[in-house]
Amino acid sequence: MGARGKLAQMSIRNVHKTYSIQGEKIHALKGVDMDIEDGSLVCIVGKSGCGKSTLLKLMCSLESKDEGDIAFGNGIKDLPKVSIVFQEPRLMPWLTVRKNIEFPIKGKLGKKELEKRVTGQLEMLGIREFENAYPSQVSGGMAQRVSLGRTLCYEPDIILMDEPLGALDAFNRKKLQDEIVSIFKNEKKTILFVTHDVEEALILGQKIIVMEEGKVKDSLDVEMEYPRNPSSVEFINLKKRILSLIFG
Ligand SMILES: Nc1ncnc2c1ncn2[C@@H]1O[C@H](COP(=O)(O)OP(=O)(O)OP(=O)(O)O)[C@@H](O)[C@H]1O
Repeated sequence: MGARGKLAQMSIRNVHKTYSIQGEKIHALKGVDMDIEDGSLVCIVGKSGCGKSTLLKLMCSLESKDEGDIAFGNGIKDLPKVSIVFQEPRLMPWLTVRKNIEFPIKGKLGKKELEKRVTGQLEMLGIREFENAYPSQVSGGMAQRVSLGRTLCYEPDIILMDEPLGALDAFNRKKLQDEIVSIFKNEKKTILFVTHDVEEALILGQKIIVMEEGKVKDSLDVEMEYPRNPSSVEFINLKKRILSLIFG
């Protein structure tokens, strides 16, 4: 158990969210309840439109909820730092890779400390040799690494990831999945990862939450050791179980 203890880092109770399009109400979240443990990697899966992205947006205050509670019970006084990574890297095209990564902490650290932190991220993500390139000069996989580096540089307590690997080819996707597992293991972050891909959820998650029509349908603990083997019987059986929860 870490210094902060094994408290529920995030506790979500009866959260509702309704959007309105030309007078028509869309009930995106219909009473979501979930607990996210401190230092856990949790994946959220479910059919398109079930409310996964909406939930992440509420967690980092990009949207406001209509009803319910989102509480952080991490044993530290201040609110935790929450950061989100989207499917598209959302980099600033006029800044180099290094400048994009340092952007959220620029002015908050001394020059040397800033340089050290950014260099550490560039090295960890294998993009040091591209530090002076602009976003238009790097591949999609590298751009997503830059986006991840920018998030990690900010040293958030909680990282929300909304389909961050969804636009990548199979090779880069696999590589970044491995990197996310090692970031999780080495940096002991709390990560909430939304994906359409059940196999990806099983490669990454310690817990998989299945959502359906704006609610949590089920939640499964995944006990398999990392790195996970998609050909193992346990993996295949869990995959079948989750697919049948999603598609019936
Ligand atoms: N800004 C918005 N305005 C109106 N309706 C919205 C808005 N954002 C989401 N919705 C609606 O809310 C519902 C939930 O959307 P959300 O994006 O959270 O689902 P999702 O599970 O993340 O879907 P996907 O897997 O396709 O990304 C959908 O019916 C969607 O059309």
